[in-house]
Amino acid sequence: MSSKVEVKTQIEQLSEKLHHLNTKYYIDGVSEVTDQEFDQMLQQLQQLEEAHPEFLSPNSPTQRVGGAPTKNFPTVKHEVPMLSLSNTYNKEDLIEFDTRIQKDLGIQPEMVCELKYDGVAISLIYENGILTKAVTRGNGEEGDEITNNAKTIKTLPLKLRGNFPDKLEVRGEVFMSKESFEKNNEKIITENEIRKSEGKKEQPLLANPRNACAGALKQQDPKKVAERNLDVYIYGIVGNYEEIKNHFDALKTLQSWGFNIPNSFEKAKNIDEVWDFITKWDKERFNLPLETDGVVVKIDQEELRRKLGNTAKSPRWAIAYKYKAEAAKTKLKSITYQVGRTGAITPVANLEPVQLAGTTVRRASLHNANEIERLELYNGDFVYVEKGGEIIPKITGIEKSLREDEATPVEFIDKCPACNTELIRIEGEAQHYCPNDKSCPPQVKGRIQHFVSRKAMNIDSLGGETIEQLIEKGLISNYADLYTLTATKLEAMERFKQKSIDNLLAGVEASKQIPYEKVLFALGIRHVGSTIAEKLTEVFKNIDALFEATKEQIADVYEVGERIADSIVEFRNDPENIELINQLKAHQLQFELVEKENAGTLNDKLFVCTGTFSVFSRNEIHDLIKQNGGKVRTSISAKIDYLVSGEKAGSKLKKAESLGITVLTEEQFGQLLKGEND
Ligand SMILES: NC(=O)c1ccc[n+]([C@@H]2O[C@H](COP(=O)([O-])OP(=O)(O)OC[C@H]3O[C@@H](n4cnc5c(N)ncnc54)[C@H](O)[C@@H]3O)[C@@H](O)[C@H]2O)c1
Ligand SMILES: [Zn+2]
Repeated sequence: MSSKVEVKTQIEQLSEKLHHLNTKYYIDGVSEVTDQEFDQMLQQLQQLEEAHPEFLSPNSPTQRVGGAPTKNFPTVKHEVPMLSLSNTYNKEDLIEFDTRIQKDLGIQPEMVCELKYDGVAISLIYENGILTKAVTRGNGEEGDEITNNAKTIKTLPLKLRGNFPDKLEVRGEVFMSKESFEKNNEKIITENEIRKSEGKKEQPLLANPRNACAGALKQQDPKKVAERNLDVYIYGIVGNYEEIKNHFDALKTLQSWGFNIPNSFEKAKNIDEVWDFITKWDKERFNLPLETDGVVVKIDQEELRRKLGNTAKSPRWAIAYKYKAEAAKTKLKSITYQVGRTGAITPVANLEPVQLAGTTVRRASLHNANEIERLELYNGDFVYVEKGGEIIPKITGIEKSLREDEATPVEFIDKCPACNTELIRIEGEAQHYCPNDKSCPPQVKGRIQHFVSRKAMNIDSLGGETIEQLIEKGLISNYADLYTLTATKLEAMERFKQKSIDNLLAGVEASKQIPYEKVLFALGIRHVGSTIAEKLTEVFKNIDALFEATKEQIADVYEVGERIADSIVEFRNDPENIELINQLKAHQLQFELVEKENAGTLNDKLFVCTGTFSVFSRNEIHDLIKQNGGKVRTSISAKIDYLVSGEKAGSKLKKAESLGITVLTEEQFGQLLKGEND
């Protein structure tokens, strides 16, 4: 029997871990563990909470849908919450679901089986047959209004046909087909060739269709969304309609109004028929144009659904059966140890190439020493690999019967593979670190790379090779040095054209406007990701407040916790870091939160942007305008205050000039933001 205190700690730790995984999954599109592992942890938490209801927090991951609305789109409250689905990976739970339903209803209800489409949930509102609103699930209560993005989905009807109700809400899944996913990645590869030749940073490949779809929908520019070529399947109608009494008919009716619904859905009279459907699609699903990760079983009759109702997180009248990830067996050839920007050492297994779910697998992540121990991995072992959400698969097990007699256990390295410094391991953490953060080359480079990355300072004229060369030439040894670069200094760079020099300097200059929350993220404090950085800046509105706060005050910030607080304290206790920050302050980077309400530099002024820009993208300019209290318009009229004009501006520029509207270059726009124009 574990004590109350132990249970409480366990619940807290599990919650923290699950919050973290949710953020990674929904915001960053990264799966650090497989879905099955995630679901096991969630189930474990649920069981603990059930046994100890006094420790159940309303914010527990068991009580909330995993996502969150973002700041980039208008937030819209759902009239009916968009819930998650309870899920299972085994037949027993499915039978248990059926038994419970029969007990609650007193009859064997008919069910409908649908494939579980792996994409992003969306709510669609039609008024008089016209699509008026598309909203993401967000946290289930409220989501992002992304109507213009949704309108680019060719399989989404903008106008309905037939006998539809005046007001209609349907829900479905936006997805990227496997074919579009491949094509989009091919396009990125081609574009990267060009970017590379221009000395620009390469774009990362899309990791998987679901994550790529989520990323596409978050774009500010609908044109970019259109390029990604998304699709949608509808899976339900919201609300009560006289004529529609069950789900099967609802799907048929929705099809007749013009909604895209694949014909794979079927009625099932009992759980055996459900199981037949599941077995049939287990293999068949790989021939479908999209990724599916299971089957959704729903009670058919609307009236019975109402009787069963919902839990906080999911309807009681439905369950998702999830297919286990596909596995393959192969041989471990060797292990490479990678050094990250925070000095964390990640072991990666090099494998005998093997086919898995349609791709060739050569490497698998091993995460850390615990993982190697947990697996009891020996050199030369035959291992099972599975694909989670990511391109890089995981080792999930070992075929010990094939182990050679003289095989030896894998021993984790004790010296940094890059700088030979003795590795350390912080108590309570799984990761080994190289403590030589000042001169371990991959750390020095990694920190600068992180600093300039898109979600941080967004200096995208600075690619990995350029950073390497800047370090080699002694021009920089940390990120603050970027602000000391000059055209003259950059002449020392090889294969570096005037244009690259201009771009680099302009990018560095522009980064001085990047808001505090991104600067804080850019600093590269261990465990402080972009979401955590945002949360911190909301409470500690400038860096001094954060650095003067007690460890407890920091840990108290929602979703932050002790581990992160410790790491912030460690960071600020290092005088060299303080010196770096002082330098950045001297270069006028933003170290203070600009609050939205009084961010009125641009004070309701109306802006139009035209032409192509070199420092910012069009979207970024739009963002900056909105963040600073201005408004973006698309066409020129006498009411417009400013036209921000890039290269190759055409008719809009002429019209603005004829109307006497102030025309700003990109630089002048930057100055306006700083308040230098008034
Ligand atoms: N690996 C990780 O780190 C990690 C982290 C967080 C979440 N996850 C995974 O995500 C799951 C939770 O995500 P979720 O809350 O979005 O639940 P879910 O995706 O498992 O199920 C709910 C969603 O299914 C979708 N869906 C697809 N086809 C459907 C159909 N035919 N009918 C009805 N709905 C359909 C809907 O969009 C609905 O919102 C977890 O169970 C876990 O597997 C993984
Ligand atoms: Zn090192």
